[in-house]
Amino acid sequence: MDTIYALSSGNPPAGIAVVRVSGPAAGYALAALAGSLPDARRASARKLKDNAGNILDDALVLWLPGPGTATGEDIAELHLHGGRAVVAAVESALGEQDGLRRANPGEFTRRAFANGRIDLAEAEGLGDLLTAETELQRRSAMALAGGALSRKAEEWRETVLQLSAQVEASLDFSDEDDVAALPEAFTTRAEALAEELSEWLQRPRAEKLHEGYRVVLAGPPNAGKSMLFNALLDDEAAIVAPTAGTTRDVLERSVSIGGVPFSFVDTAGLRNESSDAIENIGIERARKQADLADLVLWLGEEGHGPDGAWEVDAKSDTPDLARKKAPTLRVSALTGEGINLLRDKLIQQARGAMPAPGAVALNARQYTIIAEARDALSGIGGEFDSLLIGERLRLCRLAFDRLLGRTSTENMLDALFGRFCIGK
Ligand SMILES: Nc1nc2c(ncn2[C@@H]2O[C@H](COP(=O)(O)OP(=O)(O)OP(=O)(O)O)[C@@H](O)[C@H]2O)c(=O)[nH]1
Ligand SMILES: [K+]
Ligand SMILES: [Mg+2]
Repeated sequence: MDTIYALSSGNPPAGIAVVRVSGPAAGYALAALAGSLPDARRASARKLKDNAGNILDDALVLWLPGPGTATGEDIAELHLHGGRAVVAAVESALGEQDGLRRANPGEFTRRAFANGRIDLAEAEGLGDLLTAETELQRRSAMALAGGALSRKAEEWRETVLQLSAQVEASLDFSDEDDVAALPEAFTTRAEALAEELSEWLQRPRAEKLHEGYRVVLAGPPNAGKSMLFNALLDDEAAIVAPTAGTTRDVLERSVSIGGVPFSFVDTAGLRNESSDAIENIGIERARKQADLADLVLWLGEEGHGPDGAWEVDAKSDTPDLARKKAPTLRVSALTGEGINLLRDKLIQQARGAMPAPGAVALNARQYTIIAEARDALSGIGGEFDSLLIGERLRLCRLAFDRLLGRTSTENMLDALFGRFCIGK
């Protein structure tokens, strides 16, 4: 097994740079650089030297013998002055040592997984935590990384094992494969588990959390879509002009408002026929966007927007326009009237469609697996063949094993850990 090393803190220059070394030769490497092996689990100040005895840096070093470490292996941590050349010199001195090489992306975490320090769902949570940009994303990732789903999966797995035992027991007392004698409690319990899994499957998904709540601004040309888009983003992202047909393509921006991830989409003004081929393409795209939206803000004539759209009475500072009778909102992107209120309403609406703060949101992999387990269980009470019942329970248990990564393919692990950064 190679010993790996990498800069685990951000890009230099920085105040401090943390280089991590993990593997069987970590202690040897640390002793070589620091002169001797420092006390375990205590921060020690050491001068790091290369083979020729040149001082590389005054560093704070940590010696963490395995297996009770993040990776489950021996770990050395070097807290260096965060200069580019300092880091390069120390990395080069490490690279010269036998059995040491640079870590691949996510390799520390992958070793933690391989050594049973974390399971697959927790590893996924760590990956999410690294990419979290909003408060809602952070809290959900923390829950996953902290084992909230893993504990559930263990509990479900245990229930399935007990159900299997009940089937076995009922078989022992009859000579036939027929298990009509299965206790009623079996069916009740199996169906309750299927029910619980269904409930998890209905929760808002992790994708929503990553992509953001999608708000599409739509309406006729010159309705003020682009100006409102800019006002909501608080950024001059879109071109605003008095010419009808200014926006021709779809413009999309992600932003966090009130800790909630949003994706705002500005579109070309909708009119029935335009003589301009390019504008027509933009209009077609705008219609498609409205279909993909979580919410459409409709800036056009009342009642003409798509189903479920919010009627926005834009340009409220211009008194001469025909006012909507009962607009959800009256706003002016020019004066700012109503913008904060609109933002608040959007936050409220989006929160309802997002995972609850701190709740685990299933990603595509987890969703598929839990759906398989649920399908294997539902209707199991109507089954009378003990072999089929046993098979359904087996499928269910295998699904939970996969959820936790007890059975996982190299390809799948490559894909997961490959999205981590180097040094994690
Ligand atoms: N008075 C006032 N003018 C506005 C307001 N919002 C937009 N306008 C003006 O209305 C015109 C059209 O605004 P845009 O934001 O480009 O309208 P749009 O709906 O994006 O137009 P297209 O992209 O062409 O479909 C511009 O001249 C803006 O300055 C507003 O709240 N008040
Ligand atoms: K315009
Ligand atoms: Mg526009």
